[in-house]
Amino acid sequence: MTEKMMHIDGLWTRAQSTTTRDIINPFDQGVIATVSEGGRADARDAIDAARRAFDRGPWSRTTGPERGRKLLLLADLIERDTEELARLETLNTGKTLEESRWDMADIAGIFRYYSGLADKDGGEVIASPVPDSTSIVVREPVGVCGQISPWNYPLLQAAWKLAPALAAGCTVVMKPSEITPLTSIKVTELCAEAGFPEGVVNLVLGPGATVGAELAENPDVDLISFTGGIETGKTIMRAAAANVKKVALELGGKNPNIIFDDADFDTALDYILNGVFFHAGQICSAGARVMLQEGIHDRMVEALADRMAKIRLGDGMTDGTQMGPLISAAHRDKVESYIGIAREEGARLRLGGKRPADPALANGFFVEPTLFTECANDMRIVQEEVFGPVITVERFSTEDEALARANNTIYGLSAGFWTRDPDRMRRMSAGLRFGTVWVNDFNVYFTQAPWGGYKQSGLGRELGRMGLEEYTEVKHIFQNHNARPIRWFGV
Ligand SMILES: NC(=O)c1ccc[n+]([C@@H]2O[C@H](COP(=O)([O-])OP(=O)(O)OC[C@H]3O[C@@H](n4cnc5c(N)ncnc54)[C@H](O)[C@@H]3O)[C@@H](O)[C@H]2O)c1
Ligand SMILES: C[N+](C)(C)CC=O
Repeated sequence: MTEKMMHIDGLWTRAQSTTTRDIINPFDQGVIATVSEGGRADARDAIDAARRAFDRGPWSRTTGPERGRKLLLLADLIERDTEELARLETLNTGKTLEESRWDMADIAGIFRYYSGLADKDGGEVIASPVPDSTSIVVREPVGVCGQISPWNYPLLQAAWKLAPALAAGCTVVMKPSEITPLTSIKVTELCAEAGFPEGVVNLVLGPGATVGAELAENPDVDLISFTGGIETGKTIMRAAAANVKKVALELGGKNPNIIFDDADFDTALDYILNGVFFHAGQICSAGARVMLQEGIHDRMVEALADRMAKIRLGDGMTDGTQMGPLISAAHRDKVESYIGIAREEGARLRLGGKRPADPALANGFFVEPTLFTECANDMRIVQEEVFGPVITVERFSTEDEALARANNTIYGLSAGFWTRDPDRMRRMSAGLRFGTVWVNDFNVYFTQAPWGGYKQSGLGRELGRMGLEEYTEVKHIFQNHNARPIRWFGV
């Protein structure tokens, strides 16, 4: 199998150590590619290339309209190769092809959106209190950006970082998850085809502990943008603190989906399923904490169990599959250990909790859709991110109780609730301490609106205008048109 390589300073490059890694299909454990496995030295080369490209230009000094045109071309190339990208994503992650196709359409749209924003910022003129002066505020590219992404939405999460960074005029070193690099490699090829100058888009493959750590620590990186787990996020923050590097963090979530008695029952039921079982629950915003008001609790639990039992598990590449495998054996171990913890804590297992018996699924990292009821707010299965196809159900009686329970978490990524009462919609929207609140919906995100977490779910925002601002520095330029000595220190 031909080795897929890294991209440093405009060249396709093997790891200096010559180490490689096999990339595995989580549905059958087949090897789908072999890639270079970089290390710190490769990361340093990529950072140096990005530094030179930023400091010398031309990309960092191009006009907004020029940058916009290049991003638009990249969006067109992504659209041209969308089917190839979607297939790669499904082979590498196990998610259904339909989900991957949706992701790729979204990704092309992200590059289009930021191509449109690249020339929209005209700065700001300040009303200066000093006579005969001009005071303006401009935004400039922040510089060299390290961009570390996770395995669950490999290209989508990379695109949330790459598109605004390029629109702002930054240079980047991308580091995808070591287990899901294939679509990032493909998009780097498309960046080369689009003609981004050498050193602007660099790609280093390899583990977080070496390549990722170098990006977080290296003083030549001006901003580190990270999407991944909370503990890794803390490590990156500590590393970045050594040189007061700017940090953007998109971390985990434990997201309540609250169903009041007056909700539209069938729609809420449908969205509980959509909220959890896309990509087998491996979504930062998965609504795995289902909270049911006592009037509909029993009926909803029955309906959920019935619908969950019918979810079709299988190969993401096969038509009709509704849920694929987990990403790896190690991750399945983690999910299974949480199922064990929940049982020990006294949660009632209503459905699933085990691997499927179907021999056709035996080589995949599957866990059945799992439903726990009678869950208490302080159980670990309720408080910690499981990142698998597992729902916990908590019962509540009043709105105040629902709000207090929902907010009782270290996370603050997203929350949703279902009701027909307009006053409750207003009260709950104001009271929920989460970066995104869905009213009568769940798991909606789009390019135009900011995304990010309250509390320990992160720092900063991606997407929307704010997603572009993350990649800029603000400069105040003050010009005195009539400077005269003020003689403070005598004549
Ligand atoms: N908030 C969001 O928008 C969002 C989106 C997707 C995923 N996530 C979160 O991502 C997590 C799942 O992803 P994961 O398991 O890949 O996360 P992870 O933290 O294990 O890894 C994420 C990335 O960080 C790298 N990394 C690991 N250790 C590192 C270190 N010491 N220094 C620098 N980089 C390091 C990894 O190689 C990978 O590229 C979940 O917690 C999920 O909620 C959040
Ligand atoms: C942010 N999102 C929902 C696309 C992926 C989270 O894992």
